[in-house]
Amino acid sequence: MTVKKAISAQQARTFDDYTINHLGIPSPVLMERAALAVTQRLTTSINFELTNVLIVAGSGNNGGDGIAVARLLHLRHIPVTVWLIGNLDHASEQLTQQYEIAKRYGIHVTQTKPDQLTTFTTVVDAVFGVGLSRPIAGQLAEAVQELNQTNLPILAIDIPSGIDADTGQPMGVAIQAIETITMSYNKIGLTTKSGQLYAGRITIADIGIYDPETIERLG
Ligand SMILES: NC(=O)C1=CN([C@@H]2O[C@H](COP(=O)(O)OP(=O)(O)OC[C@H]3O[C@@H](n4cnc5c(N)ncnc54)[C@H](O)[C@@H]3O)[C@@H](O)[C@H]2O)[C@H](O)CC1
Ligand SMILES: [K+]
Repeated sequence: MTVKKAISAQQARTFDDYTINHLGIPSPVLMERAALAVTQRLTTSINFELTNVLIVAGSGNNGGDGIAVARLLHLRHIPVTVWLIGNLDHASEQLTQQYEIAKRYGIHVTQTKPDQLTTFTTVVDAVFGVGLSRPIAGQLAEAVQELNQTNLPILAIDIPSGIDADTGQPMGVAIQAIETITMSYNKIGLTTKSGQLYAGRITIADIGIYDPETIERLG
């Protein structure tokens, strides 16, 4: 079995873009496959008690993944709340789309911090993925620290929020996850000691995004 390489944030974006804009796989399809993989991990890993799940979503496609996970859990009658921590004014198109869909399902989505974070049994970190571009500050940083202080098991989507995908270093603050499910390929930052400390157990989800060279070799 060939061990797949680890890739950079730029490669992740390039492979995503190639899959969507050259091969023609719609971005929502990739997001749904990511959400299915995260839900599968949540429902099979011994680390996550699903009595009351909190999804913390940023304003980009990492957040979109998280809201799609909320929908899949909701359909399994798992109690789930989405804390939309990102700024909706800067939301990506897919975040907005997932948000509108979640509301139609009657899923509890709130933009204010839930009162008692410790009433939740599992947290899904969908704040930032490979789009993190500067240190986390202000209310976002406070929220990350508060989530860490709950000592609740956290599953990070793609990358523990706050971790630089290329260096593994925390940018200001970072989510301390018990597990991380990263899309398509491991990330270079998650092969470093720092990255592994924040990521916990790493699983790689095949969601249909591959290095263009891999696709061209198939032909
Ligand atoms: N391409 C696809 O369809 C798929 C993407 N996946 C997931 O998408 C994320 C990458 O999403 P992106 O929208 O590029 O960025 P993020 O969601 O990681 O970041 C959100 C947004 O936040 C802004 N930002 C960056 N740094 C900061 C900061 N320090 N403070 C505040 N705001 C910040 C910036 O504008 C970003 O755009 C990827 O990780 C996957 O989770 C699917 O999984 C696969 C398909
Ligand atoms: K994340």
